[in-house]
Amino acid sequence: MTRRPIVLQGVGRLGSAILEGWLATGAVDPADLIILTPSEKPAAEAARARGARINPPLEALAEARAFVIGVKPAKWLEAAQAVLPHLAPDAVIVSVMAGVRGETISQGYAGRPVVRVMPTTGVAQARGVATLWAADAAALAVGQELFEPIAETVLLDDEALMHAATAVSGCGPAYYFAFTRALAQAGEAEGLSPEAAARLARATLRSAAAGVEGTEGLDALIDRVASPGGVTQAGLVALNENGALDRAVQDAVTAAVAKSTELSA
Ligand SMILES: NC(=O)C1=CN([C@@H]2O[C@H](COP(=O)(O)OP(=O)(O)OC[C@H]3O[C@@H](n4cnc5c(N)ncnc54)[C@H](OP(=O)(O)O)[C@@H]3O)[C@@H](O)[C@H]2O)C=CC1
Ligand SMILES: O=C(O)[C@@H]1CCC=N1
Repeated sequence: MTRRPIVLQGVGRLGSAILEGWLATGAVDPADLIILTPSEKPAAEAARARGARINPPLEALAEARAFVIGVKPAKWLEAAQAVLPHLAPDAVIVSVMAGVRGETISQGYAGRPVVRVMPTTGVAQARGVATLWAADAAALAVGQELFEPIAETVLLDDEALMHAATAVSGCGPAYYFAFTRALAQAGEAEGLSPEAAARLARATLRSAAAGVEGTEGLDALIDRVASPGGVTQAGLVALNENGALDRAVQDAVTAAVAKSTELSA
């Protein structure tokens, strides 16, 4: 018996990462994949080489059991118009879009069930985090099936919290990369070569990430590094002088929540 295909619409930054994660883990058999992309993408070509169909005649969507929207929030409705007449009536719509509400997406897809997923780009290495919300249990199960092999999953029962999950987690890798870049720049300012500073900052991010693999609390992890009266403590006091770090992070999350909320209007 042939399996019903999964459709991925959009192979940009996140779509590529999802595809890479599926190919690396075998979570989705490439032979079961239909990829819709206006332009040639390396990840799509890698999937094609393993049996995926790229931009087949749209009649092929009649068999799809899941349809993953990987386009930008400003593009999804226009992109929906083209596929809607061909899409299986019971296909589950899996949206990774920031902001856009499940009900709005369901309306755009003629009432099909929707699961919203907010992943990080770490899905490419099967080390992502994905927040999931769905009003429909069967749709949620499809989201879990597609993302659990490539991400740690967090389920929300209140869609409104997807804004916060997006601001903390979906955007979060960029915050850590920005901090790492600032750390490298500071190292350079203290005399390290650009190469040494970049290597130290990046490797330290990986090293710190290894520290959170376990269950030890964040305060305890900080204490492990910061000897009383020592060098780290001096750095930490400067870093969060008058709550500057806490405030900067709060401002970033608040601004991202506001932008996500704007997209849902
Ligand atoms: N980047 C991230 O870390 C995260 C992104 N998201 C969400 O993922 C979605 C995509 O974001 P991102 O990958 O960053 O954006 P990109 O712009 O990198 O990717 C969007 C892709 O959609 C493609 N596209 C546009 N129109 C169509 C269409 N009609 N059919 C098929 N494909 C189409 C574009 O193709 P082309 O390149 O040929 O123009 C482009 O590659 C957004 O909704 C975003 O909110 C969610 C979590 C994290
Ligand atoms: O920047 C964005 O809009 C998307 C959503 C979360 C991460 N990237």
